[in-house]
Amino acid sequence: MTVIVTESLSKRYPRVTALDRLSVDIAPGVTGLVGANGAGKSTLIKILLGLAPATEGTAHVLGLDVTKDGSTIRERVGYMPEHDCLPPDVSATEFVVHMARMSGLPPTAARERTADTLRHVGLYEERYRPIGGYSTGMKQRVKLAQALVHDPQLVFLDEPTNGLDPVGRDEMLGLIRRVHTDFGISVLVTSHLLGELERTCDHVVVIDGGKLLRSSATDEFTQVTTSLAVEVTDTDTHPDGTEALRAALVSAGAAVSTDAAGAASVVSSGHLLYVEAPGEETYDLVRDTVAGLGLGLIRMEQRRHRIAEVFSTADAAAGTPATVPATAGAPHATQDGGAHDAA
Ligand SMILES: Nc1ncnc2c1ncn2[C@@H]1O[C@H](COP(=O)(O)OP(=O)(O)OP(=O)(O)O)[C@@H](O)[C@H]1O
Repeated sequence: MTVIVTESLSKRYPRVTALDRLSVDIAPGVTGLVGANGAGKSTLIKILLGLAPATEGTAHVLGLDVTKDGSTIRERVGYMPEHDCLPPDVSATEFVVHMARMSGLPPTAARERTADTLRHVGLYEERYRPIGGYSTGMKQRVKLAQALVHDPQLVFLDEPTNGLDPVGRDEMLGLIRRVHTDFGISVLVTSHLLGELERTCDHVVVIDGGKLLRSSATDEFTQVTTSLAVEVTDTDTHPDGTEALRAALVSAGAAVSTDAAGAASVVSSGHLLYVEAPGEETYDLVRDTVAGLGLGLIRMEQRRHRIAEVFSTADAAAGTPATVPATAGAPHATQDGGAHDAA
């Protein structure tokens, strides 16, 4: 039993191959679709919904052919688009009822399902306020609710954690998991962060430059080296909190670093520090160092390496036939800056 099958699916635009002979076979459950920006995730979703034609290859969703059965697919599949597309002047209730009616639910059922769905996504209290005053997290929940309101068998969630802070991300990931456990709805969720999908998904599909890099059960990913992303506040004593923490960790890090090459294991990127975390003691070290400096800890979360690094390591270890293109994980030279997103 599969919910999505594609065979040698390609989508070529005049200057870009967005999908390149992609063959995947996705079972019921929660599946993550991971790829850098421009990897082809949104393109795949549009083809699977029957909204954009493929250049070649075939795709079936819930056993239905995307070229012939697009409208039936859209009745049975919910879709949460990536970008903010909500009308600011109406309330969550009005909007979600409207979407329920658009999917064919009669008025009473639409109202009941809307109330249930908004309660499920945690928006019950605010449901009569205009969406324009909502936080990003609340807007993402409205988008999730409208994807679920017609009780689909499958939902496509395009970057649902985009723009959320760490707490908001965790809450959204928990909600997504419950969409499957509470309602039995299968989920295809995209992200450019492998780490967050690993926690949520049964299965992860990784694409890069429109090609399949890897498709496997989540627990097969867990052996991969991890690093910690740490973000701290600045204080009067430490006007550059990130640098203060970096320096303190580097001096303490000599003791904890197990880096085989003996290289410094703390690198800084903007306001984020990436700390190699071979074991749990690194978490304690970071926490204690942050506290010792009197900084505020904004986030400390497990991070994966860039997808290309993860998969070149994982593939070598697992001996899978997936190949890693030389450009894997690199920003797409051909990316058009997102102008297509409005389409
Ligand atoms: N309508 C279009 N016309 C031309 N090129 C397009 C169009 N839609 C997408 N592309 C290109 O196809 C490639 C894949 O885009 P896609 O939106 O599927 O990527 P993505 O993985 O969803 O990334 P993002 O999260 O940034 O949207 C990109 O190089 C993009 O510029």
